[in-house]
Amino acid sequence: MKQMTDFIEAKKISLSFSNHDIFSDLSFKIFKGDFFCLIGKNGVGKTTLIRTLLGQLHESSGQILFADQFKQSPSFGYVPQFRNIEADYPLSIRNFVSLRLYRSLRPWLSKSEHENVDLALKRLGILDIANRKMGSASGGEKQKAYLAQAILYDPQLLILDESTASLDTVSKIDVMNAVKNLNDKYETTVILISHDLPLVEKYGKHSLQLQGGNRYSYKTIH
Ligand SMILES: Nc1ncnc2c1ncn2[C@@H]1O[C@H](COP(=O)(O)OP(=O)(O)OP(=O)(O)O)[C@@H](O)[C@H]1O
Repeated sequence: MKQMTDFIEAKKISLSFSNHDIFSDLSFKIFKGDFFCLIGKNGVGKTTLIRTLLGQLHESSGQILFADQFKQSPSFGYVPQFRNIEADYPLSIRNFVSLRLYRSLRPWLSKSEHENVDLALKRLGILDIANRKMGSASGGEKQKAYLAQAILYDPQLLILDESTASLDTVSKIDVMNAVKNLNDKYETTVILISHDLPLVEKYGKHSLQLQGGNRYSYKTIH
């Protein structure tokens, strides 16, 4: 019989590369609406663990259970470290966010695509500055535009991979408050990969610290 879980559950999962155990016997849950923080030193296996959860690495053993609503693995939006955009970049914030939708030869967006863009801008709190040039926006506003792109298709998971690491303190708080709003108001399930422990303590609901091999600690924060 197929085993069920509420959202994502890892049961005794292990993975090694060339006989080196990256993680072993790791068990934890990610809940719907969770703010799940993944922490640990450089090279300990954070990205590898996320790729395993998303079904991108098939070398792992153990079980990963998903809620019934997922087809094979959860859909996700991914936001990496902040990539700056030159001051003379010509597109508005709205057009920059829309870029993600131009996948076909059709050079315009449908009404519902326009609505989706506006909804994503609204959810990130940048609808009122959507006509401003992306190049002249602050670091925090630009990163929120990247976040809006990541949530356009309403993913089941939003993965932030050191997304605030290179932002100044004001922009970092600005972006994290926008993410908290997505999590609080729209039940967006967030995975935050971070080295910033104060940030994890402030915003996280659960944390998983990888320490190598079978050593890890799982904690409820709030
Ligand atoms: N496809 C692969 N083949 C062999 N080794 C790999 C592969 N992918 C990752 N590794 C190794 O696995 C270990 C964990 O890498 P990973 O990128 O998951 O760490 P991380 O915790 O995300 O690091 P960082 O904080 O620097 O991003 C590293 O030693 C890395 O070199």
